[in-house]
Amino acid sequence: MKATDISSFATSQLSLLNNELQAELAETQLLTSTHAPTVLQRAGLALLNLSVSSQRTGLGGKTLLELGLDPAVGGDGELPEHGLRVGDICAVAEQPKGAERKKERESKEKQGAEGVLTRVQREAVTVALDKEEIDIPGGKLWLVKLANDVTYKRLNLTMTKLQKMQPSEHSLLTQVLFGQSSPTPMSEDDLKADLKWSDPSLNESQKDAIRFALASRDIALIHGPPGTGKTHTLIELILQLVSQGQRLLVCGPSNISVDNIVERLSSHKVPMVRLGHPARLLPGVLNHSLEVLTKTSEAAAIVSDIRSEMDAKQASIRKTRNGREKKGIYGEIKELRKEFRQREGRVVSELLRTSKVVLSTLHGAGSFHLKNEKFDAVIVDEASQALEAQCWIPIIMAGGVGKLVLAGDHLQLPPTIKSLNAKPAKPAQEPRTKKKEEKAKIGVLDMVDDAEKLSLGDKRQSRPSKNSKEDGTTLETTLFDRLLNLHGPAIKRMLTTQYRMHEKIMAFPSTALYEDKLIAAEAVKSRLLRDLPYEVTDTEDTREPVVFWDTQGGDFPEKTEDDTDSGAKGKSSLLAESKVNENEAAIVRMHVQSLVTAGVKAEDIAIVTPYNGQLALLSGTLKERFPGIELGSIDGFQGREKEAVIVSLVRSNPEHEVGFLAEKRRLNVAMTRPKRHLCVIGDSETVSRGSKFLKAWMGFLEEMADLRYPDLAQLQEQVIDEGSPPGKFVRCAPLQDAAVVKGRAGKNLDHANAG
Ligand SMILES: Nc1ncnc2c1ncn2[C@@H]1O[C@H](COP(=O)(O)OP(=O)(O)OP(=O)(O)O)[C@@H](O)[C@H]1O
Repeated sequence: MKATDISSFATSQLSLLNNELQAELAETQLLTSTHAPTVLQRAGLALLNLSVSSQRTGLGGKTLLELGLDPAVGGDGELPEHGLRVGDICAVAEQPKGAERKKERESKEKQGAEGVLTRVQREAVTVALDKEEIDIPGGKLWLVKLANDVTYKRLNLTMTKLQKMQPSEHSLLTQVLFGQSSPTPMSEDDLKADLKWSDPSLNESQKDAIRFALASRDIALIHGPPGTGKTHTLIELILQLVSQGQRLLVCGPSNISVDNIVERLSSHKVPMVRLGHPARLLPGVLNHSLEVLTKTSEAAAIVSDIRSEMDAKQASIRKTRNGREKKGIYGEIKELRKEFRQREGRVVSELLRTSKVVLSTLHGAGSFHLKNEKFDAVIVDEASQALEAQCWIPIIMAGGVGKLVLAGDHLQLPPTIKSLNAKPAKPAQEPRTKKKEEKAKIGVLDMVDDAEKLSLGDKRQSRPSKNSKEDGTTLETTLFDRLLNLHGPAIKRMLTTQYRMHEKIMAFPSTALYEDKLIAAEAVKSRLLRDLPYEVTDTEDTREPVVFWDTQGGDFPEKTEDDTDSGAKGKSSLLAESKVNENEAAIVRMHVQSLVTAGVKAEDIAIVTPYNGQLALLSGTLKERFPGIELGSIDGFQGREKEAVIVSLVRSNPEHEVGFLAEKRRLNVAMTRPKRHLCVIGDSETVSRGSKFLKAWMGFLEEMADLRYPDLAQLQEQVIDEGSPPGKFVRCAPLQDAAVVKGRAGKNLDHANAG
């Protein structure tokens, strides 16, 4: 264990965070100044042809502008696909005309208004404007995303506090977190304690992890590989801690991670409150939100009295013509507002005081509401998805916490860091975790207040950069990782039974990453697509848990986006450098078609790929042909699962370059999403040269998967649409078995193709 100097750690974090902020500012500025609005819209960063559909006053007296497509534009009124999310900072301005020069456009932008997106629906977005009174121009408007420094400001504040702390102010927990003290040894009795479980179905590894976290005096890590019930375990841990009389602050990097816990806790009648803007919360958790409780709890009556008095005064103003009288009423309202705020403050404090569990995002834990609150323990879910500085917000801001429990999986992807890359890339699909579909359906998208905000598909590429300091500190090193390195595996417990994957799908990640410890739960270990609870025909695909289409041999070459005609026109650096593999895309379509023909529902199938270029290519035809199918970047699919997942690896080149595939945590995410069927499409010759891990994976697939070699000639014959550009497959037709050459041994494709 090597102790770290706390102040210098904070100093280097501050400098890394500043690089990150500069990268964000530079990127947004570069994007908005060098690209036409139409290009920005295509990249998901702007919306054009809008007009105001309603305007009202919202929380804190802010003007809420609801913007929808201008009726003159026609169409079904649905906004085009975009990557704008609640919490984004945006500008609303008069839309520049096509031929308008940059200067004129900039002057219009200056006259526009800035605000925060508070609601995102299919047909409209709502912006809370920063200024109370603004003049919205009458013509068509556009909305463009601006750089957001709110997150950085809070991270900065937190690290500055840590930096300035005197050694005497460091709590025991802080000392342990920096290796200046060892974790307090746990009592054997505690580790074996016979507890009364509220959920009797917990498995042994889950119970063990809970006992361990309860016995810990300072830190405990719960390592939850994919599908092992990490959140499930945390719920029981929270209930146990509460029953011991402890008060908890429970956080996650995203709103969805927090809502997930609130929902599961709500049936247990624990006094709890969820901090955060109601627009960002799932409807099911609203009843626990501070905002709603302040209006509905018993104590809230004293606030509502005064609110109605204020409303009455407001109404009387409108009836009064006399200026002096008006002024008098304004004065009274001002007094009432003061009183209102004080009473509201008291209600909030009372609600917080009586809550045994307070839940918020890591960012939200910096809220002024928690300034004087004390907690016995902080629990962080999805901790390996959070920047270390984010984890310090609840630790520092929420008073001298005794114990910290982190749950996560450091073998899946860490948060994305922008300063790793100089060049901008197209935003990935909306990263959706578990409940995100639900939010999307109801139009409430997740807030972008923290790690998620940094998540931009292709960006996560490992390049040497400003992102690391000489002392080895990087932003990408999560607290979870750092603590494991600092104190070793004795501070963690791993959950080992997984409830997602067929055992054959689980086999490789278990061996290669999880010390062979994963066990597939009885209910899932042999589930196949043909056993789905609806009619699915037994075919060579629906009875196979793992299929590998090996494209080796050079007939399935990758291309850089720049070389393709798909993105050439109007294409900007937004998609540049991304890779596509058109022939591989044809196999994807063929495989989807054969699953669907067998009866598998499109909504039970997902396609993931590390490259946005490939994603764009695939989305074009598949979404239309198979409504309900999901396509996403691997990074965006973390936390999700599907019955069938097709992974398009894209890379195939004589140089054996593997780019993003070199990151084994990314591959781990990709291969652990499916429940019943994993189909990998890739060039084993290129991929296996990328790393030891990739070599082992290709070896495993060749040995254990249902190995298939695609027959290019036949594939083209079947899927090329007449008149479409050569090399582009736009129509998807089912391939007959003859086109599929199956084999296990042969590396010789000529031989295989001859079949
Ligand atoms: N002891 C258990 N018995 C039966 N099912 C369980 C058990 N623990 C977890 N599960 C189930 O496993 C699934 C995954 O659980 P949960 O969502 O808590 O996992 P997670 O580890 O947080 O997920 P992720 O892999 O996405 O991080 C859920 O459907 C849950 O009901």
